[in-house]
Amino acid sequence: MPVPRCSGPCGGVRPAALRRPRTGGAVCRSCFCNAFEAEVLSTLQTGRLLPPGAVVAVGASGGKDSTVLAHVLRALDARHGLALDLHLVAVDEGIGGYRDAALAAVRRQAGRWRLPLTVVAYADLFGGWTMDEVARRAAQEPGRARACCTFCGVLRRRALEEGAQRVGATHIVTGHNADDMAETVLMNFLRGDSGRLARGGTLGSPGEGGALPRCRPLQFASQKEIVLYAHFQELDYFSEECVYAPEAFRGHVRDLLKALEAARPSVVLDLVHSAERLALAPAARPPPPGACTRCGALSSRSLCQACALLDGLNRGRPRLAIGKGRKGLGEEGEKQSCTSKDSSGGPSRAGAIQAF
Ligand SMILES: Nc1ncnc2c1ncn2[C@@H]1O[C@H](COP(=O)(O)OP(=O)(O)OP(=O)(O)O)[C@@H](O)[C@H]1O
Repeated sequence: MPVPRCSGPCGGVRPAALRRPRTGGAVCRSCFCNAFEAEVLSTLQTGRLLPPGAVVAVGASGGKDSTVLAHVLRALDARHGLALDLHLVAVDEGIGGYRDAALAAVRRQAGRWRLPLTVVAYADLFGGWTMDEVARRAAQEPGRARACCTFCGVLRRRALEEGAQRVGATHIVTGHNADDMAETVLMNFLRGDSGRLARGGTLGSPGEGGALPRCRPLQFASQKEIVLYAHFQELDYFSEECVYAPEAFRGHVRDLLKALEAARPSVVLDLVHSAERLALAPAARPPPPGACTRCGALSSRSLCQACALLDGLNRGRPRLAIGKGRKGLGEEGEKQSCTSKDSSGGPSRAGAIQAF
């Protein structure tokens, strides 16, 4: 079959290199990358996510999403004069055989892009607890092993905030993509978590209670397109799965979403957009949050999630922190790590590419 010409803005000067998952159009590499970047710019501008002069902490995991995010922000900053001061902030959760290799990728990126890098470690921030220690402790509690992602996600959120504050950031950005967001919407539905469901549709959080504003500029970019973009830009990233990922409920939700996507390709973006339009009925709204009595972070209980988890761990009773009755501490409240990498339907990187 002859390779079609590009149907993008180049006007067919070049042969098409792929069929865009998002639109189905046959486009060349250059038109695809330009369109991808323009869509991220539109997300930034429409949501007024990063004002000129913003000091931006990019949550850098070394994975494809945050790698693409940092690369695109650099490119947009240079091309459109966004006046962003970009910093990479990486969290070392202390996951042997996983995070060390991912951090090595982040260090290479920081060197190549000449971006300042700050690494914050759970062990330093949380009284010696590493994720491996937490997992060992959780494994002693029947049925608790799969709660690792809950612990990790809650603590990572806190650690990223700490790292960002250290570099004087005014904003935090993370690489959550449309697939991540759709999974989260579905998970919240399945758990009946209406509060999170109503909050989850926004492009980020405004930064209440002293916390920095957070946003997700790749929220409307599909995983497939992110993998394609990384491939065409020849980005160096880490694509192994977290050792604790197989335990996570999110994996089942992801499988369900893949099955739905096969029947209805627009299902991922449909879910993301439907979440944007959800609002809680006044009677269902939780009371306004106050401050954690221990660390001062915004919290709807006397102890915030991170302090409650650490409290439970330090008392040798992790069940206290994550058991039933503590609504809001469901597994992987937001999209946290512990993901199957490149679950775009095929093997990592080029394996997911629909190239001609
Ligand atoms: N260890 C970490 N240090 C800093 N930021 C992190 C870390 N882990 C996750 N993040 C941030 O949270 C986002 C979502 O992470 P998660 O691992 O859940 O998803 P992912 O789809 O695998 O993303 P990525 O491909 O960037 O690893 C990442 O894109 C990144 O911005």
